[in-house]
Amino acid sequence: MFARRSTQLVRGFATSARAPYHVAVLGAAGGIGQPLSLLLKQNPLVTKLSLYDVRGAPGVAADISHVNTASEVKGFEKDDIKDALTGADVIIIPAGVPRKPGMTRDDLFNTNASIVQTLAEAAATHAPKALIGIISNPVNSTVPIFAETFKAKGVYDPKRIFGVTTLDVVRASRFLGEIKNADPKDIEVTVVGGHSGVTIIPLLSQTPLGKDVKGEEYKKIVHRIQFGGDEVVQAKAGTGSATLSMGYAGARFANSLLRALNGEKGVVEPTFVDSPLFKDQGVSHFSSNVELGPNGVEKIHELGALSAEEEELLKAALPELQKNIKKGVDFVASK
Ligand SMILES: NC(=O)C1=CN([C@@H]2O[C@H](COP(=O)(O)OP(=O)(O)OC[C@H]3O[C@@H](n4cnc5c(N)ncnc54)[C@H](O)[C@@H]3O)[C@@H](O)[C@H]2O)C=CC1
Ligand SMILES: O=C([O-])CC(=O)C(=O)O
Repeated sequence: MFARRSTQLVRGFATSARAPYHVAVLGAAGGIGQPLSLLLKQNPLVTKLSLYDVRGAPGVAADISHVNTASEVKGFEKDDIKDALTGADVIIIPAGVPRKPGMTRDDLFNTNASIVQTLAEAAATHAPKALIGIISNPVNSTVPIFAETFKAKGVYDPKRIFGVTTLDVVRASRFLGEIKNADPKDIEVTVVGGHSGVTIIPLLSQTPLGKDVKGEEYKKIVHRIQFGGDEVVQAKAGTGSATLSMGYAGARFANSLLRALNGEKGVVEPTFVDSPLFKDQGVSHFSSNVELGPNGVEKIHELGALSAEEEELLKAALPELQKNIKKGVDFVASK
């Protein structure tokens, strides 16, 4: 289902000692939530799917529940979040408003910060041990909001909270495949940093097909990876942002968490986590390749050798990341 990772899914499942995992999706009736939930219904590692939204989730759940795979699907809305979260092993969160043309992801902060904080409080109360993937934008700020809320509730475990940056990785592989006339399934590009504009840093020099991309072509593909979200926002002309590709990317990330929970070794995804890599420069969260395990983060990989261009991209990203993270931390402190 997820390019080269699909055989690993089958392998992970075949060797499974304990397969039944309960996944909760918060924001399940939205543009991302619906295709994401549909893909999760097809995942053999999921046996229970709880779909929560402030509105509409019971209808989405009734619809998806007719798909003939073994998992049980239930919908929850309004105040029913406790029942949706209790017992969840994995929680994926695409709740919140999307962009319209002319907006940055940061422009979503005022609306989405309080939505994410409310959901973080519920998760801290009802499922503090779950592995949690946050899709809601701006990811560079919503992940720190989640972390600070968990700290305030005394249940913070930095290994269990993830910002989902998988769409950047998916795009990088697709866009490089396009210019190289190659199948994206054979191309993995590590993308590090954060999830907005200049904070998105593709490490093309570390990819066989990427390292000889130079000059104008290099500038163009880096820009396309950094601002791929804008392409979709423009094309949707006011009706939203990426939903289907994000549903795919979110399902791939959830699958990686589930494979790791299921005991598979060597599952690696770039994801935005509480990270030591740039803490000395005031950046508490950073996305890099992360090895996943049954308790979440197993090992945070270093960035490896960077080209001169990538060093420049990193230099531009760090102050922006610091600002975005501080905004999230300050938001929770001000409550
Ligand atoms: N991390 C990433 O790579 C990406 C992130 N996004 C972000 O994902 C978010 C969702 O996007 P879409 O699905 O397109 O938006 P949407 O508006 O279609 O769906 C959002 C859903 O969240 C629900 N919701 C609002 N408040 C809620 C709450 N307190 N609890 C539960 N559900 C709540 C809404 O009822 C709606 O069904 C946006 O913030 C968007 O910017 C979008 C694409 C990629
Ligand atoms: O661009 C947006 O607002 C949605 C998003 O995060 C993406 O598509 O990468």
